[in-house]
Amino acid sequence: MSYQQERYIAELAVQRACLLTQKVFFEKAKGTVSKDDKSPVTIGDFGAQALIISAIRKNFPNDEIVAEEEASSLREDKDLSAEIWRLVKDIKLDDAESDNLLGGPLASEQSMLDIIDNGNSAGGPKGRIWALDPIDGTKGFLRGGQYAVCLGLMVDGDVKVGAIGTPNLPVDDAATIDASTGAQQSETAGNGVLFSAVQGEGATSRPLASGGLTTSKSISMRPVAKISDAVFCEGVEAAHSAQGDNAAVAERLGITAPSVRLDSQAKYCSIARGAGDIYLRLPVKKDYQEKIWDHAAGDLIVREAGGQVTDIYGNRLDFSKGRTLATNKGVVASPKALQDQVIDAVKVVLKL
Ligand SMILES: Nc1ncnc2c1ncn2[C@@H]1O[C@H](COP(=O)(O)O)[C@@H](O)[C@H]1OP(=O)(O)O
Ligand SMILES: [Mg+2]
Repeated sequence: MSYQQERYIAELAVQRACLLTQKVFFEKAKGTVSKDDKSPVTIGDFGAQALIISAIRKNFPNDEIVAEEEASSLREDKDLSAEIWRLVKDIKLDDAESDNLLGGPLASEQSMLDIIDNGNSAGGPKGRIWALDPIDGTKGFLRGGQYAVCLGLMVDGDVKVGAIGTPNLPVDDAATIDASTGAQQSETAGNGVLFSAVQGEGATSRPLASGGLTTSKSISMRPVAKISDAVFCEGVEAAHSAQGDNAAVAERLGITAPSVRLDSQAKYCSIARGAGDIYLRLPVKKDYQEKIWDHAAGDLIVREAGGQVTDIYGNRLDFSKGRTLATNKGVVASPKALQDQVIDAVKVVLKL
C-alpha cells in the first residue's frame, strides 16, 4: 500500500504547526524574554501538538499517537492555557482547501486540552501509530537557530511516512550551512523547508511556505568519494551527544573539517539533502533511552535519501519497543556505502 495520503496530511499538518511556532517565536521569544524563560517553548509545544493531533484525528480517527506532551500541567495553569488557545484558534493555512482537509479550527479551549492528551499511546509493535515531536530542538528554537516539527507514521513498528518542518533551514537544498554560525533567522527570505518521505518512494523537500506536493523536489545524500572528505553533523548541546567521542570518530576516519552543529532533527534533514554527510549522536549517559518522536521521521527521510541509520552497534533503530528506542544506544547515520566504516570507527573509539 502507498501512503501518499498520509504523507499529504502529515505535510500540511506540520506546515500549519510551523506557522504557529513561528508566530510564537516572533511574538514571545525574539528579544522580549530572557533566555531562562521557557514559556515560548511551552506555548509552541502544546499549540503545535494540538494542531497536529487534531489533523490526525480528523483524517485517521482510529490511529494511535505517541506525542511528547500531555496536558495535565496545562489544565492547572489557566492563564497559560488561555494564552495557547488565543494563538491556536487563529492559525490556518493560506489555502482554504488545504486547511479544510485538516478539519479547520479546533472547537474550544477545552477540546484543545482533550486533543493534546490524545498523544498518550504506549506505542508498540502493532497497528498504525504516529510519533510526534511538536518542537524538537527547543534550545535552538529559543536561540532563533534550528528546530523542527516532526511527525512519523509507523505501521506494525516500521516507519512508513515521515514529515519534518524546519522553519530556519535555507530553502535551497544546495545551501551550505556555516559551521560557526549554524542558525539562520526565519525572517530572512529563503528560509523554511518541509522534508518528507514515504517508505520505498524516496525523500523530498519543498519550501515550507508553498502548498501541496506539486512543488516537492526529490533529495538525496551527497556522494562521498573519500570518507576523509565527509562533513559530519552533531548536536549543539554537549549533554545530548558526546562531542569528544564524535570528534574522535571523525579523526579516525581522517575527517579534518570541523563539525556542523545543529539542534533537532534538522541534522537528519541536512545530511539527507547533502548539506553534510554523517550524523553522529554518541551517548553521553549510558542509561538514556532515545524517544521515538526524536527519530522516527528523520530515520526514514535519511534512509529514503540513500542513507543508513543505526545505533552505535550498527543495529537499525527499532521503533516497535514503545515510546522509547529501548533496545538502541546512540545514533549513527551516513550514506549507505560508508556506514560500515563509520560503525567500525565508532566501535574502536567507544571500545565496544
Ligand atoms: N541525555 C540525552 N541524550 C540524548 N538526547 C537527549 C538527552 N537528553 C535530552 N535529549 C533529547 O535530545 C533532543 C534534542 O536533540 P539535539 O541535541 O540533537 O537537538 C531533545 O528531544 C531531548 O529530549 P527532551 O526534549 O526530552 O529533553
Ligand atoms: Mg525532541
